[in-house]
Amino acid sequence: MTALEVTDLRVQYGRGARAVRAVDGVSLAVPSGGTLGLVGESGSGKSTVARALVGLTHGSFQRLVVADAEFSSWSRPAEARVRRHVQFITQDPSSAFNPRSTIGASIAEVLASPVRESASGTARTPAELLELVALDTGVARRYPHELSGGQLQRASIARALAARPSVLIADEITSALDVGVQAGILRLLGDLQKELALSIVFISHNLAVTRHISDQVAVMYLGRIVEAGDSEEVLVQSRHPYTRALVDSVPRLKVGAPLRLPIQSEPPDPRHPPAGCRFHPRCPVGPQTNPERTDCIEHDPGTIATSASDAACHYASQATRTIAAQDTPVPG
Ligand SMILES: Nc1ncnc2c1ncn2[C@@H]1O[C@H](COP(=O)(O)OP(=O)(O)OP(=O)(O)O)[C@@H](O)[C@H]1O
Repeated sequence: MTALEVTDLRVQYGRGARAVRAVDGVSLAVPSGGTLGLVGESGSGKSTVARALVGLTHGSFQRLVVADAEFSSWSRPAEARVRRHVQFITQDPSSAFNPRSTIGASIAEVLASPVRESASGTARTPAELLELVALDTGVARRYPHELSGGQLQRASIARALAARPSVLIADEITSALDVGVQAGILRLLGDLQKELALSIVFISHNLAVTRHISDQVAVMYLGRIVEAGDSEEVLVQSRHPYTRALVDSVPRLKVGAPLRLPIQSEPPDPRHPPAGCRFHPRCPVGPQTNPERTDCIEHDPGTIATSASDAACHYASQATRTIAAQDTPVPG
């Protein structure tokens, strides 16, 4: 079964000279019951992909498959299918709650909604859902501002699960939390995935955490996927120089901090992506250091579908990179 798949997703912000192609032909498939990690620098388009997949941002695509139903454009049936099967959790769990409603009332609202009614399986109560995310059932009587960040994130997961989704899109869900609390949320996500057979899109700045939690990883650069494949393959035996630069930045990372590449230059203006390979002006093995590599300037290596296990680089290497244990500070 295909939990979630999209082909040629495109999202543009603004028009004319100021238009930004934030997502420029992304094709991804979430392994059923598994996790697809989405990584890349700040501004590479990860959140826009997530928001477009749930219809919060308007995008176009060639094909969208949600729980085995296929659509060729956004339509009411496509929206309904997404609302029924896909839930979105963000870095800011308070956005999932009405500050004037108790946590229990907010969860009950989802349980009573048409989305929930069409779901299969036995109904759960707010108390059962809170237990599922390891919160005391008394939390149902509390208001969002009375909970800690970690408790509120657990409550937002409980609220998302009230709809009985088959897919969870988790956008930087641990980046605002302390390391210890992060570890608990990540363990919870893993346990829930096994128990409920959830398929997960895990978006994160943290490569170590992404490697730990994901079966497959897709690396985004300027709106495109530049490398994709098995998580170990991509993050340990990276083929794309951009992925290697990301991996090399890990020791310098503070948990949750934006990625800083060990490359001098700033990312290009997304309104005017470079011709040829979009990474060539910053590439440590591209034409700056190897003038004979004119392909990088003249030919666009395109984008990679997550099903392909490949890198969009004319000189993709198989160089094995071993991330030293001390460089992968997986919380917990
Ligand atoms: N509402 C918006 N209006 C205009 N441009 C936007 C908007 N949201 C995002 N962008 C632009 O789209 C591009 C992709 O942004 P996006 O937030 O999707 O990246 P990201 O990889 O999720 O970054 P981060 O990790 O910082 O969240 C960036 O160039 C960003 O400036």
